[in-house]
Amino acid sequence: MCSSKIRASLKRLKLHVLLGRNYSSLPGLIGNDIKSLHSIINPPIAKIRNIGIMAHIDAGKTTTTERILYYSGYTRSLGDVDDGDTVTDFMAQERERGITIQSAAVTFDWKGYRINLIDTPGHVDFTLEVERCLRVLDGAVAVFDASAGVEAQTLTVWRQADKHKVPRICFLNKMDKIGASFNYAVESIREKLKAKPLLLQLPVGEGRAFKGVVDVVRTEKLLWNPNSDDGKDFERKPLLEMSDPKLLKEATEARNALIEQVADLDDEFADLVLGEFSENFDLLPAEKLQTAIHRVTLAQTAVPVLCGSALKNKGVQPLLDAITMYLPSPEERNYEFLQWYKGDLCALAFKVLHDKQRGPLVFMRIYSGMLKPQTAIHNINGNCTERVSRLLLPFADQHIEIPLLTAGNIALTVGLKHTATGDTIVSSRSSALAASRRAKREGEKKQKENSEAERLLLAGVEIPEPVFFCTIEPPSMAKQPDLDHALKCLQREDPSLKVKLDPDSGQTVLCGMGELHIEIIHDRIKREYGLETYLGPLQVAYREAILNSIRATDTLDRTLGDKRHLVTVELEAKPVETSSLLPVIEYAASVAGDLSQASREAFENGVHSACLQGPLLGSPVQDVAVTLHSLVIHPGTSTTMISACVSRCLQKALKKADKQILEPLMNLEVTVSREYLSPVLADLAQRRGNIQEIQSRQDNKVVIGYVPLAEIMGYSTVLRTLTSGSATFALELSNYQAMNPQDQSMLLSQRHGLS
Ligand SMILES: Nc1nc2c(ncn2[C@@H]2O[C@H](COP(=O)(O)OP(=O)(O)OP(=O)(O)O)[C@@H](O)[C@H]2O)c(=O)[nH]1
Repeated sequence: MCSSKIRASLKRLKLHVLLGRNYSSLPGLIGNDIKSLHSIINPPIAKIRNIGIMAHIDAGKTTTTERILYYSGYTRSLGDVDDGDTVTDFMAQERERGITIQSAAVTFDWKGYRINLIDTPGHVDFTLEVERCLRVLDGAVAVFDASAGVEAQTLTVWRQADKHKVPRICFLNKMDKIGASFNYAVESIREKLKAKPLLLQLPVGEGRAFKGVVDVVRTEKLLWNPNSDDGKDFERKPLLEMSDPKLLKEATEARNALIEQVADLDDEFADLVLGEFSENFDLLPAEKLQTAIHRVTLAQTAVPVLCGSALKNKGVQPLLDAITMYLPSPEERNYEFLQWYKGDLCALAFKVLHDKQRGPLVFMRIYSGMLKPQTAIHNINGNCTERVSRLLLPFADQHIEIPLLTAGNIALTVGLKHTATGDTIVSSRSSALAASRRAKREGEKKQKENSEAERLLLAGVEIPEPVFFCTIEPPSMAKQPDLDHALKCLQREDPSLKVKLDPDSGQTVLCGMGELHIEIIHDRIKREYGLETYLGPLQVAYREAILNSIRATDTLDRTLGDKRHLVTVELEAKPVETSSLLPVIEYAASVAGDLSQASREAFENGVHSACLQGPLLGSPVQDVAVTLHSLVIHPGTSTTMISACVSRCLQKALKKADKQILEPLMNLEVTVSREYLSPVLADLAQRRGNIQEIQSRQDNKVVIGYVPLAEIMGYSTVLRTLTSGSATFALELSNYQAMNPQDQSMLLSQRHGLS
């Protein structure tokens, strides 16, 4: 591109401050050293890294991200989560609570690489956010608290990353903390995550004595200047026999072990090592080892491990180097569906944010083709065509307007009114059809029966069923439409939030993933939509199940206007083990052949609506199969009447059956110092807790077990009181389990106002 064109295009680059945080400029983007506009906006794909940071709550993801942004030159001062002024935690609640709720995408450069980094939340209430982001990443950094090793939430996100086959590197953070142990943390990665750690670094000192790291690959030491207050000043020196005999010995042993480990996992490297360097590993060039580590990381047969202290500004620059060196570029990931698009646009909308001025902002990962502003795109899920009005590069709460973006990048679009989280975006309907034809030709055998659109959808994120609910009321009836609007916007952003109407009271009901989730939604409605709402008491989402088979018959005979609707249905409900809220629907041989498609659909709708409200508590019914034995329809009867009759008949059957209530059972992990173990265990016993194991973790005890969700509401306050604030806990839904008869009758009496 000629320089005048570059200048002209640069003028078009505008800086937009969308949510009120100010930065004077973006060094590297509008600086003097710009070589080519194209490489700034659309760097070569081999130089792009789409990376997530994931971990247990409080492991230091946000602090690490802040350091990364600072060292890469995009912020001028170091943010601090404890002071509430970090870039990625830009929502007001995050600043106040010091936790990350919404993932923010941040784009920056490091040594010629473009890094798109997504900061993901650590709290279990927001695991959907993590999963949604993992879906669009090519690699991830798992951050650990080096004094705690693998914690409960790390396991969850690690499993999620396994599911999406995301290559990872591990960063053992908090090496400065008293109790930090490199060996302990590495062991826990090996044992709990069943991963093979590749030790690319060793710490120089631990706890208060932590000074820097040894680069095992290059046998060099990196020491941070203790007088530097931002950690920019550090020196890298080769380890020498004269000055560092002990460290050199340790590093050499670690390097030899690393070489053997990598050779075991990578044949190409094994050939090289055995051929040229079998006599002396010291002669093996670092670059050859790094290339092999990159391959092994990509193959996910092992994980590189680095260490440092984000808070004390040590070890973050080598982490950035490792991200560019070992994690894959978009083209190294093998996305099967790309072949169908042949270079046409294919993107995934992975997050929607609502901006008051600009409306919905949609984050997209572009897999193939390019995205331009002022163009139409086709949404396969919504089967609609929409217009992208503007295209932005996301920089935390700032966004830079750009003229186009190519494959491998993460973009932020303005103007899409219907696109929701998880939608697949292509350039046009005809492009979707062409891709569908190719997919069909290339033998997508198992999906042959699916519709055209389904074949092309990028695998979405499974949305877990909410476990908590409560009513929400606007300050006055006149404000109900405003509340409905706010909830609609929030749902598009956050598919794990469900909103429904209570059919009896007519109240709006919020269903969420946890106490914090609902609290945050309540807060956001107030702050972002200016509505003071009232929440009813938080309730557990129970389910119901039947214990025996029951047959029922029902007839509906109604005349509406001059039309008679008459239908008689006979069906059977029986228990099955699916652990699912979706009823299994079957047709007896006697009716299967005679039913029209419309009657089948009407029957299924009736079954689904009856299963939404069980007879005991009005909770959804799980594990049920429904068989249609007979359906007699008078000519002219509407499908709505058929559904109504089926629903009434099934409810009759459910009422007659023996029934039980199922309650959500949570996996619980409490980390507590020894002195407080007894009161914690005694308290859990009173909460119907079932303790499976008590492990030792450094000076702490880790209590692992199950506890019913109903018993653990408000547990953070109780635990704080019991342990003087020294314990932490993590909760995760395990499954729904049958309540014992005593607990069930107590719950029923409470609900029906008998006690
Ligand atoms: N000692 C020590 N403390 C750290 C380090 N990194 C972070 N912290 C502290 O740990 C706490 C949590 O840090 P965050 O960066 O908010 O952790 P996070 O993982 O982003 O937390 P969530 O967003 O809530 O999941 C804060 O009090 C930090 O100051 C570190 O390297 N050493």
